[in-house]
Amino acid sequence: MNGLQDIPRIGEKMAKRFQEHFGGEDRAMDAILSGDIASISEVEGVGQRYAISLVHEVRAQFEGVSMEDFLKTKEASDIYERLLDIIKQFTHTRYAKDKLHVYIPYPASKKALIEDIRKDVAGYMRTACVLGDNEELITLLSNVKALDVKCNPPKVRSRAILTADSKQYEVARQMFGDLLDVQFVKGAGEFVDTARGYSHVVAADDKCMAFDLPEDVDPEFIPDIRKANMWQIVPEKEIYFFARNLNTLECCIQMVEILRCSGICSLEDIADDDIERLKQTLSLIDGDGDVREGSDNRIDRLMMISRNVDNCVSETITAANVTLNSCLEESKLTLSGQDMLKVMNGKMEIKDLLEKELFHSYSSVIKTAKEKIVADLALERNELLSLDSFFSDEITYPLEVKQECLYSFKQQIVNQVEKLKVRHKCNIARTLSEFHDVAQRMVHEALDFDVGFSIGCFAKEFDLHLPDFIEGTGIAFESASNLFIRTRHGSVVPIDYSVGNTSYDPDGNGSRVVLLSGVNSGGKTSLLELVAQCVILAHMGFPTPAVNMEIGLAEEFYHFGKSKGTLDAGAFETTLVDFSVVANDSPKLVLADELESITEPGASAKIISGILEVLSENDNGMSIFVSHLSELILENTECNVRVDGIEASGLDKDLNLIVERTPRYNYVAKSTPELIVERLSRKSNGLEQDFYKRLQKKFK
Ligand SMILES: Nc1ncnc2c1ncn2[C@@H]1O[C@H](COP(=O)(O)OP(=O)(O)OP(=O)(O)O)[C@@H](O)[C@H]1O
Repeated sequence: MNGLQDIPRIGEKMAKRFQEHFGGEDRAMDAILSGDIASISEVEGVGQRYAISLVHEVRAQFEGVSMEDFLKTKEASDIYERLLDIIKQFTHTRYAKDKLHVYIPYPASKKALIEDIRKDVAGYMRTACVLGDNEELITLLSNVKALDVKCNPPKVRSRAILTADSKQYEVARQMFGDLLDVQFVKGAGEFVDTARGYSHVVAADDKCMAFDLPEDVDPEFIPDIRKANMWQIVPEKEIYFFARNLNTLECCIQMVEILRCSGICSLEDIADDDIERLKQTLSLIDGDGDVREGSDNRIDRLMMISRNVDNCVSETITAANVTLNSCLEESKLTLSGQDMLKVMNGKMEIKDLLEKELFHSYSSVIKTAKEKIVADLALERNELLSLDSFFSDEITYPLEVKQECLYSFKQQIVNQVEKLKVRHKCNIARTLSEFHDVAQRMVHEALDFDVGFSIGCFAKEFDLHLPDFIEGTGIAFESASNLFIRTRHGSVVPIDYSVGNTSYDPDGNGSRVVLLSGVNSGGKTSLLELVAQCVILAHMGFPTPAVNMEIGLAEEFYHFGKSKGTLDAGAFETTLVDFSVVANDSPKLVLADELESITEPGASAKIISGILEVLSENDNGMSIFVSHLSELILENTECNVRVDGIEASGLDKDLNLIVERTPRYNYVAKSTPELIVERLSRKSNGLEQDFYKRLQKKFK
């Protein structure tokens, strides 16, 4: 498989959508081959079902086997799905939830595959024992999201590349034009005018270096733009990927630390120091790709000035005007005769006299105002000059700030911030550019860790164990509990059972064909379900819900659920057709639940005995048939069929059946429907009770 269109069901149109979604064919192929169902589901026009079947199909081609090769009936597939649903409850990420679908049961002929998975699963189980209760790890894992790899940063508007060289201009436009303004300038004058429109500019050729530039134009010189790195010119581009995935990456780093501390391998080839360096570098940026507050004191101070300068100045001016006002109210001017003469002779202006009188108060108010601004904004020596220009030297009332000076001060701060941030971002981007692959691997590992961890936690929660594989045909378990009942009711009575050639075989006959008889509601269907769960999980390479278990792997698994009881000819015929498929000699496991309801009891018994005969002729086949007609079936067959029974001994004080859930071997248990009738009768009263009592009499 070389490309997307080699995959069945992916045509030209769909291939294009995959490429767009994953940002390239290789990435799309990786997602499909690695079973990243969650990401595939997000491709336009692809739902989760399609994604699952696509992944299954591709894997089937590689492995030469599909799920349907083993799970031969709808009921068998349903039990597999229900098992997956239980395991999914232990996942922490959507990725893991979806990816669990890549685990399927394999037939015996793929034992090597099953063994490989068992090895991995044994590791997952060990990990879950160590870390299954680690709340910190679980919280981190829940915060890990699939990487957003498509992200492109928004165009940077505050900076530009200027060049007077047409070749450099073309190159710069191609390399950076989507991310930054690139401007062609004809000479120094145009350079200065254009540069003043940006907070920071890159001068991209040596001609620019020869320009005589004013003090306020301070470009960064790059003699040959072709040799520049992305992190140097648009560090935002490199940083953006990390910023968009910041939370996930920070969680992954902490996860790696926890795993390493617990002695669990994680990203083996990456040194602790490198992980630490990535962690430190990420701590310098925020989720928008900006320099995180607290990572550079100079930037923080300038940002604080930028944020507060307007408020600070306006509050200071209000306070200064109050002081000035009271000064004015208290001020009086007494003219000496000499002064009067000077004014009359035109040697002195009355304005000068007034200014002289008020100057002291005015300058003291201005001084206090400036001191307050300096203190509140923590201004530094080089910024004081700008502050001086805020206020007029001439006395004015009310006191006002010169808006153009305030604006230019603010612009100066913004430009300084931009310059510092660019320098800072370049350093960050240069470091991060080394970690692009590491980051991707780290997140993939974390997500895949969740897949295995959920399997391990599932095993831990239900105390599952890997079964022993035996040669030949048979299945046996000790203390096995039905997972569906456990998840529904919390507790379950454990069961021991053996069919076929196992070391738990009760009589040494190695009976491979068994009829399970017994009391209504005794747990026959549940036992069959339990066998199905154990069979499917064992063939997946997963642990099973039994303390001890042996199983001979089979090639095919058939589970026929209880018929809905329709006696019409169509249903009967369909069931026979369904069963006809078991008539071959491949190693198979067949479970069937109360097949008798497809037609009247006499005929059913004959049909079932016929089917059992066919199955018993297959030395590699094993079957358990639940039936209330075991005696009738035995009458109709010559073949070696063992009958086991689940028996009830009565009702307890709460009117529950007292049942021995573990079947008795070689024992025909009665259906004892009279116990159910008795229960109903004791639970009811009046007319209803009379009805049940009448039925009860029939059993006496
Ligand atoms: N091992 C067990 N531990 C606890 N509860 C069980 C167990 N096995 C079965 N049950 C409960 O007993 C009830 C009846 O079980 P089930 O339907 O399997 O019986 P059945 O023998 O198939 O009944 P019927 O003959 O009426 O079809 C179910 O509610 C099930 O949850």
